[in-house]
Amino acid sequence: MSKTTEILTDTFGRQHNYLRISLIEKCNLRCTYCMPEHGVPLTPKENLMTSSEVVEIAKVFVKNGVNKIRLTGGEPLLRKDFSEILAGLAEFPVQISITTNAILVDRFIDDFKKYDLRDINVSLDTLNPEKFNTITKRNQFDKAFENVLLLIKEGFNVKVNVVLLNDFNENEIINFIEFTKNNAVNIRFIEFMPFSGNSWDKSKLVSYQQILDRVSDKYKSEDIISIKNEQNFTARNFKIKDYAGSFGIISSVTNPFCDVCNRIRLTANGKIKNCLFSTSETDLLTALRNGDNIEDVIYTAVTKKKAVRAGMDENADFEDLSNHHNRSMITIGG
Ligand SMILES: Nc1nc2c(ncn2[C@@H]2O[C@H](COP(=O)(O)OP(=O)(O)OP(=O)(O)O)[C@@H](O)[C@H]2O)c(=O)[nH]1
Ligand SMILES: C[S@@+](CC[C@H](N)C(=O)[O-])C[C@H]1O[C@@H](n2cnc3c(N)ncnc32)[C@H](O)[C@@H]1O
Ligand code: SF4
Ligand code: SF4
Repeated sequence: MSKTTEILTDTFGRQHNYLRISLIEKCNLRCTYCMPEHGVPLTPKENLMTSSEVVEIAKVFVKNGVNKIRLTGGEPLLRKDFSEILAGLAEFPVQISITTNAILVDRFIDDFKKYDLRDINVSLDTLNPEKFNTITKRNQFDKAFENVLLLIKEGFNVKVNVVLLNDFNENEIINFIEFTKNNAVNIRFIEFMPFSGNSWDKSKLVSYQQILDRVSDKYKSEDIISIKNEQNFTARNFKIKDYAGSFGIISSVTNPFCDVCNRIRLTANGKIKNCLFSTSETDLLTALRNGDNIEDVIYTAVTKKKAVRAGMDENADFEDLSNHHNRSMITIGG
């Protein structure tokens, strides 16, 4: 890897042009697969990135080849200075996107349009209000669902993330696909991944193959159309013939896509995570505040990236991931 390429290339030749920035550790929902039951110890405010630090750090990534930034959290729209951050990032030649639980999106439609944030991934795990209450511990289904419809109506590029859990929402797979009949959205079924405090176990996992089996039971094989993978994809996508939308499966557990990984992550307290499952982190915020050359710090972090995520070594079973020490998902941001 050499700096002269101006692209963050790791030792396996993967170029990192996609930066995921977690803006906040807090959330207005409590999804059981993400937020530990008793919450997480929150970083003191003075150790979180300020809006100008987010923009300053992003600028260095952009200079080094990042052309896509996804804002996440916690719930990114809870950040009081969200619009300020968005305005700062909009100055760069990057595609800006967001992953949100949608509860607050109606307040930000004008900002999204003003700063050309068109790609909005929304988490919605069920179409049933009671189940929504169970999984998020908040009685907010109507708000979330109305806002998904609003985003579609306003013409945003909407993907809906559905984490599937056995005996909970796996029986809604077909309902979600039927939602794509008249709505031009991409539904993504996500395999449940293990993180600190989320009580992962294999029996709750609904695998890529199980999802496809459900789809094949319902639709004729000639009506299930496979869509060519996007570059650096997370989801393998399909659509049902003549439906307005599409659906995909993110199989991070049973069939990960590390060979095409182009992602690097920044946590709200300014740590670089070079992989979703990495246990070592690089303290970029302290380096910035110390006046160090953060370009060097970023390159070193990229160089340390492993070929595949932990738990996927040649002889390991994916269950090893559940024993693997990592953060809680809420402080990583997906
Ligand atoms: N294993 C793995 N999973 C990922 C990665 N990026 C995203 N995911 C998972 O994919 C799910 C959806 O993530 P999103 O935040 O919507 O982002 P995305 O899939 O990168 O979205 P696009 O930019 O639209 O492709 C989350 O559960 C993430 O944890 C990754 O690099 N590795
Ligand atoms: C951590 S959330 C942050 C952004 C925002 N609050 C939201 O929910 O969209 C980002 C993504 O991670 C996904 N996620 C959280 N925990 C997960 C887990 N254990 N396995 C798979 N995906 C998970 C969520 O479904 C969401 O799509
Ligand atoms: S998945 Fe998103 S909405 Fe749910 S608890 Fe995690 S951060 Fe909050
Ligand atoms: S698990 Fe790590 S290396 Fe694999 S795709 Fe995700 S972030 Fe990239």
